[in-house]
Amino acid sequence: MENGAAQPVIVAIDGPSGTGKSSTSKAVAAQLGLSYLDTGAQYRAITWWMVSNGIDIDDPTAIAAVAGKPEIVSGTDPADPTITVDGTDVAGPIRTPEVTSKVSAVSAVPEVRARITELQRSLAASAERGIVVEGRDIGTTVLPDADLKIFLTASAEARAARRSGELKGADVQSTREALIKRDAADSSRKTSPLAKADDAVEVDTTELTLAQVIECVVTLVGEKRAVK
Ligand SMILES: Nc1ncnc2c1ncn2[C@@H]1O[C@H](COP(=O)(O)OP(=O)(O)O)[C@@H](O)[C@H]1O
Ligand SMILES: Nc1ccn([C@H]2C[C@H](O)[C@@H](COP(=O)(O)OP(=O)(O)O)O2)c(=O)n1
Repeated sequence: MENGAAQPVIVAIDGPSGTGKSSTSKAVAAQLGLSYLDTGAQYRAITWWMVSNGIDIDDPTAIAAVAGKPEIVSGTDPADPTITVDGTDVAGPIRTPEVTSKVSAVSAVPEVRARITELQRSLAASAERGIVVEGRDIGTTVLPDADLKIFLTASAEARAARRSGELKGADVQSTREALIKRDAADSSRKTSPLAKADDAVEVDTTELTLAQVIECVVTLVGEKRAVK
């Protein structure tokens, strides 16, 4: 179509922890004037609520029974992404080691995924200019008709070094082990595991700077828009 640039564009960016999904997605969305959604933050938010309300994380039935209770709201401006649970700003609390260690168990529960997937689809549908959505199952399950699907990878060493740089003073070796453990849990769950969609473009970011990854994705979006 001639005026393809005016069409909303949906970009799905998936991959394991520390591959650069959040940084890349935010920058691409800001550069192209699109909305941005961090779906990991939504799973972290529901996990924070479960922990705060004393729900037994080892009991999927207990988690499923209350999965519909918390109201999770995501602000999708890439310059100021926000996340609230029942009106409380949880941007800080959802990044604690406790939530990080429990999020894989909570996000494996099908009722939790159904609830969060519905929120994600409705945010994507209402993004007027389009949206960059990042997570683990966006290209495979949440938005299988996305205009562009990217799957980011990087070596476990690079990912651990990036993450421990963020968590000031964190030991690289234990960060690496925790990442590998979470990847294994996220990739092996029955419902909507971490996986590359068949039609996703895989980008190995191990040897790339963040700026190079952003440029690569912006170029790919431009190519998709040109043929839309
Ligand atoms: N290509 C890259 N090279 C070096 N550091 C990077 C690169 N991409 C991201 N980072 C840094 O790695 C850390 C994790 O990135 P993030 O975007 O949060 O990854 P993810 O969302 O996949 O977990 C951040 O501190 C980010 O600045
Ligand atoms: N689409 C998604 C996004 C995240 N999750 C789950 C699994 C992940 O380990 C957690 C946290 O995701 P998040 O993107 O915040 O994790 P990192 O920033 O990579 O450490 O949420 C998911 O199951 N599906």
